[in-house]
Amino acid sequence: MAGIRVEGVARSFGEVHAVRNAAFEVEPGTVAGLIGPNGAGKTTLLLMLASLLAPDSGSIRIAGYDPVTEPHQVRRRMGWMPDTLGSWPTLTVRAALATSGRMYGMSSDAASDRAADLIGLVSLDPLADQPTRVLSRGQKQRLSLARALVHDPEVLLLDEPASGLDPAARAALRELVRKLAGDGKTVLVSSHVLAELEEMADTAVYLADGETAAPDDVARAGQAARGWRIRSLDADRLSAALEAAGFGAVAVVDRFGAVVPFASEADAAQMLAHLVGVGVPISSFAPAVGDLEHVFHDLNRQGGEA
Ligand SMILES: Nc1ncnc2c1ncn2[C@@H]1O[C@H](COP(=O)(O)OP(=O)(O)OP(=O)(O)O)[C@@H](O)[C@H]1O
Repeated sequence: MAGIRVEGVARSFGEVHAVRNAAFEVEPGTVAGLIGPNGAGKTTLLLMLASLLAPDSGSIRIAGYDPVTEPHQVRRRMGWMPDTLGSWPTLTVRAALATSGRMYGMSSDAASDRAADLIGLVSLDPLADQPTRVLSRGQKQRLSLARALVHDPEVLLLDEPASGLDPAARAALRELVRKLAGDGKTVLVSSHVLAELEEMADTAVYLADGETAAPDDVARAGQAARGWRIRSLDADRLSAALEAAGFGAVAVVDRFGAVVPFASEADAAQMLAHLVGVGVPISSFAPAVGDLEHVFHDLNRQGGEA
């Protein structure tokens, strides 16, 4: 299969079980978020997928190839954006990208053309002929992404790509990642900033304590009760209406409105209709956190209870 396939993968460093049991698939044309708290094993897992670290056990396929036994095939088809850019500080942005292209076997002309295209793609035009050491952290992130794309890979592995980016650059990154998936590429993006992944990812791989969550647990967590944030132009009327509807004890009211738990979207919709019906001027009614964050917190709760 093209895309990414991971089965029963584990990797320890001495006594530390960084990844205990990772299993998931990402189909071509899909952006998957790799989500987990600090120390969950995200970078260790990505390094194994990128053929830079051998697993102790389990099986990995990147675009159909095994990073352990076929690292060259994998590297030809996979782009890797590490969370810190180790680059050649004295080379210009253009030269760094052209050099990367040459390392993938491109002719000098093809590598220069590719460098020029990528500089435009990640909006580094004004800095193209500056040495990479003068770049800010966010600009280095963009160069790192461009480098990962040099050989037009089928599979992209991005480790915290948005860290250090300002809001405009984050939006541009999101758009670029969506476009790459639209072109049929498989993208795995790690982050612990869930809001950032929320708008970018089609699907998610949840990693906690070195283990990926089972699909059934993810589905169950997605259906669990969640908080909805309700805002009104008249906060007192909203509080009174929630109280009268029997939600006085569970609603959390603050200066941003009220957060009320509903077991399902249908229950939330019913309450919205009720509030509007009794004349509360509602200005906003939406889940208090995004889908990924909701599942993430619920999975962590299930883990804690186990
Ligand atoms: N080379 C190493 N030697 C020893 N322990 C390591 C090594 N690399 C990672 N670890 C440990 O493995 C665990 C997982 O680390 P990893 O960097 O994969 O987590 P992460 O999910 O990427 O974390 P973060 O979100 O903080 O970047 C941590 O406990 C870490 O200390």
